[in-house]
Parts: sequence; structure tokens; C-alpha cells
Amino acid sequence: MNDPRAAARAIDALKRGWPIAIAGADGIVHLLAIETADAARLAEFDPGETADILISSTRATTLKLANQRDAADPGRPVQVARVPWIDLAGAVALADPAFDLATPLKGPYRAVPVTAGDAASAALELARLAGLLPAFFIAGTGTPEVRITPADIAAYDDSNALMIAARARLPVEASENAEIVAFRSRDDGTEHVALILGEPDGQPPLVRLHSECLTGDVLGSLKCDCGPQLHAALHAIASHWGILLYLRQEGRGIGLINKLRAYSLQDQGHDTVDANLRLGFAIDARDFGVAARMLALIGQTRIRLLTNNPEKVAQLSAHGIDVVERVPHKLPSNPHNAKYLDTKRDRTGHQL
Ligand SMILES: Nc1nc2c(ncn2[C@@H]2O[C@H](COP(=O)(O)OP(=O)(O)OP(=O)(O)O)[C@@H](O)[C@H]2O)c(=O)[nH]1
Ligand SMILES: [Zn+2]
Repeated sequence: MNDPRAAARAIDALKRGWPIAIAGADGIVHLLAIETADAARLAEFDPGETADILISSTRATTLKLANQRDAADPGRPVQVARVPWIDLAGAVALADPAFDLATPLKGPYRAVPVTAGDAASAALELARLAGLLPAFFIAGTGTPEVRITPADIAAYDDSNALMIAARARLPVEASENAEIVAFRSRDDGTEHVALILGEPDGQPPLVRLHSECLTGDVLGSLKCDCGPQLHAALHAIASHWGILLYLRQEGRGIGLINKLRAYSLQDQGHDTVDANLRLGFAIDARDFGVAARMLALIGQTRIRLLTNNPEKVAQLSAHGIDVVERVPHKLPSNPHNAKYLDTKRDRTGHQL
């Protein structure tokens, strides 16, 4: 049986630096997240110093291991053979691109067949859910307390487990006539929020899907357009009626710390797309199915959508929402985010 509780325990264990095991269709892997490992935990996990290292296929490309990837499935994680000089510090340098400039002479590394491909792919997904770098020590044997399956991880990530947890009046700057609705995912505990502004007027509501951006929404970061987009959306919606969904998908779904790692790579000259790839993540890890589910729970499945991102329209439509109109949501650039907006237009299909 799929058990999201097992996935939750595994995420907790990874964050704490405890080992886990994932049993996939093609075998079992024992894992210790490199980011949270320390010397004592590594020695306990791998007394014989024989554990290999598991990284993403995009990280393998940066490390010039691309020609050793699985030709049948180039997106699969890559397992790097451990040699005596790859100690914990060596593994961190292998896993984290932030150190590439400081320690450019790495390797040579050698890829070996992945112990269990399904389980290894699930491991990288679990790292993303935990907000950790997707890189592990990997061994074929061990005695971890937490053992899960790839299906447990899928069950954890299931937006169907969403329910309305609380609702209340919330006068805001954009409109005194507003109601906040809080959702809880039974499985992963994420707390998404909807703000309903104004009164239904018989027309489909104007809807904005806003993904969390602590730096932009709260701190006024000029690196992105999130803060101005958030406030302009609230005012645009308040002038008719509609709904702002505040989705807890920080950093396009890779979490705050990984987004800040991506910013650090951008400081070194990489754009927002390459930074995500170099860290070993998808360009955009968000799943907007959760937004469709929120709209359905509020009872609004025919909407006008405020966005420049065709992917949001496509995913909402695929999840049963009738998007009758896409309303552009373009705001003036500034010297710090102009390149970022160009990248969104040129590389991620934003209609800017
Ligand atoms: N990983 C990563 N996430 C970023 C970066 N800059 C902003 N974000 C996140 O991107 C999300 C906002 O997405 P955007 O791509 O700006 O906009 P969008 O939601 O796709 O499209 P629009 O609806 O047209 O605004 C938020 O979760 C931000 O935290 C970055 O450089 N790297
Ligand atoms: Zn932002």
C-alpha cells in the first residue's frame, strides 16, 4: 500500500542526516543525503568506505560524465564510483556546484551502473521535496529505520488530499471586501491560501496563481518580478472580482535554500534556467494541479487567468479548469531583473 506517512518520515530523516532506504521495482538503495551528512554519520552509514555517490544527470553533464550516462534514459540519475580520495568534503564538492569556481580541478570521476534506477530517480525527487541538494551517498546494503517505495513518494505529492481548513474575512490594502481561505494537504502538510476579493458578479473570476517568493514578496527583492506582480494582481482582481491563490511553491518548487543556491550560481553568471539545471533540478518543478483542486474546492472552475506563463494555462486546463481568457501580467523591468525576464521570454516560453 502507498504510504505518504512513510515518505514524510523519510523527508524528516534526510533533513536530519539520517539514512533511508528506497525499494523500487528493480532493487533497493540505501541512501544518506550528502548535504546533511557529517563525518560520524557517514562512517556509521558506510563503515567500509565503499558507498558510491548518486547525482542528477544534469550535474553529471557539468562534471563531464555525460558520455557515461544511461543512453536508454539520459534523464536518469548517475552513480559515481567512490574512490579513496572522495571523502565527505570531496563528495560535497562533487554534489554542490557552488564550489565549482573555487575547486575547478575535480575528477576524473567514473560512472558505474545505477544500483536500482527507479529507486534512484525517486531519491532525487525526495531530495527536492525535502528542499535538499539532489545528491546522496548510495549503498546496496544497510540498516536504515526508514524504508519507503517510489509509490509512497507519489502518494505524498498528491494534490487530491487537499481540503479547506479555515476561512475568515480579511480586509487587505487592495480591498476591504476580502475573504481568506486556507487549505491543508492531508499528506504533505503544506498550507496553501486563497484570497477571494470582491463579490461574484456573474462573470468568471479573474484568477492569479502566485508561487511563493520570500525574497520578492516580503523583502522587496529586485532580482525577480514577484513582488510587483503580487501587488498588481491583488489590485487588478479587486477592481472586478476574483481569486489570488498563494501557492507554497518557493523557488519554482525547489524550496528557499535551493533557490538561494541558484541565485549564488546566477552571481557567477549563469541564468535562472541553467542555475536550476546545474543544481540538478528541473527548470520548473511546480505542479499546478494543486491550484486546480483549490479552485474546485472554492467552486470556481471557469476562470480568466492573469499570467504570462502558458504552462499555467495548460496545466489548469489538463486538470479540468476552463480558462476562458489569459490576461497578460507584465510589469516594468528594473536593471536587476531585466536579464531574468529576458530569460523567461527566451527560454521558458513566457509571453513577455
Ligand atoms: N529556482 C528559481 N526560482 C525563482 C527564481 N526567480 C524567481 N523564482 C521563483 O519563481 C516563482 C515565480 O515564477 P515566475 O516564473 O516569476 O512566474 P510564473 O509564475 O511562472 O509566470 P507568470 O504567471 O507569468 O508570472 C516563485 O516561486 C519564485 O520564488 C530563480 O532564479 N530560480
Ligand atoms: Zn521572486
